[in-house]
Amino acid sequence: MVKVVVLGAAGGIGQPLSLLLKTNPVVTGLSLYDIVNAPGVAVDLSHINTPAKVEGFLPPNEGLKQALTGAEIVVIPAGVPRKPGMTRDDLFKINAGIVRDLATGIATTAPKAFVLVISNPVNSTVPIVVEVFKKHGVFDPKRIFGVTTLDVVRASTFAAEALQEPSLASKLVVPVIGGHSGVTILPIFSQAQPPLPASFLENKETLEAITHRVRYGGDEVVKAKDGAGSATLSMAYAGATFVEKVVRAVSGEKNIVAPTFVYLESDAAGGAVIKQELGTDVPYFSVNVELGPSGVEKILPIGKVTAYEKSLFAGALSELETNIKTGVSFIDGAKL
Ligand SMILES: NC(=O)C1=CN([C@@H]2O[C@H](COP(=O)(O)OP(=O)(O)OC[C@H]3O[C@@H](n4cnc5c(N)ncnc54)[C@H](O)[C@@H]3O)[C@@H](O)[C@H]2O)C=CC1
Ligand SMILES: O=C([O-])CC(=O)C(=O)O
Repeated sequence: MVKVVVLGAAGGIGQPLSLLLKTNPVVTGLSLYDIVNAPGVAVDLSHINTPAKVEGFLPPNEGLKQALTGAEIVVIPAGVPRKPGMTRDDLFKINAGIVRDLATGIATTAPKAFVLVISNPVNSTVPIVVEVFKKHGVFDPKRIFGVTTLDVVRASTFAAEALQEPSLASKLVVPVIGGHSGVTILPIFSQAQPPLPASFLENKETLEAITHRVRYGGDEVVKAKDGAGSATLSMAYAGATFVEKVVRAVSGEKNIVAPTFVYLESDAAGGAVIKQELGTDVPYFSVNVELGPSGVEKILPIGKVTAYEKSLFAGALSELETNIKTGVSFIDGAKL
């Protein structure tokens, strides 16, 4: 029995994500919470003939508490999306408070749950969740994840497209490390599995163009939606993929590797190795991690990168440090 809670379940991401979770037989309980329409979405989904029991909750009458009771996995896509001309950081003003309040609810009602943060700006909202959990004395670095799966999904798609091999997209895995915004997104095409041809990796123009496309893939969608929001369907797919990996790991399956934005301060899990590789003390980074029944079992090393990939690290790290500080200082000193 795995109970998954979606906070922000009536939104552009929340609805298709909840649909994908409902259709996945590994999910046996689905609890939906939003400030609007969550009970309606829940009743709609509850008619689908799969095992998951679906319930929906609104804020009054301790709806958040009820939604979170018994939660094992909590996914947070609550918050406002971008409009053209905005950066993810522009969302901080509104989303920081939303994420803080939801994190407080989780810390008090389901402190052992795995928390998967989708709400932007991820580079700052994950530190907010961590600081809230620290304040409540329930922080476990193995259980809080920033969802960066969409960057990895995009990297495979765009590389397969550039190679004119559509069937490669679902087989290709390209590590994407760093953070989840613009220059902090670092696709490592040299480590793709199966390996990409030298003609691709050694063509500077192709490589720069595709790296840029992965870094700014979110903007491509924001522009195309023209004021109606940002990526929702591809994000729901990416989010559901990540949730499934967590569920399988929790259920005891071995060798499950997922990319995610994690706290590096837990040396036992391998965070110190990443800091050594980066040559800096950055407290969070998105990398591949091995998942197990208690969450992040091992943070996997970045490994060998090319000179071009390495040349992008400095810009990513300085932006990331700023984003992380913004999140931490939002909670530091605040009364919760
Ligand atoms: N991590 C990633 O890769 C991605 C992250 N995002 C981010 O996900 C977030 C959500 O995007 P969309 O679903 O498109 O937005 P949306 O506006 O369609 O949906 C957001 C939902 O959150 C709900 N909400 C607002 N305040 C809430 C609260 N206090 N408690 C519970 N629910 C609340 C709203 O009622 C709405 O239903 C945005 O911040 C967006 O930037 C979007 C795409 C990719
Ligand atoms: O671009 C945005 O605002 C939404 C997002 O994070 C993405 O699509 O990667």
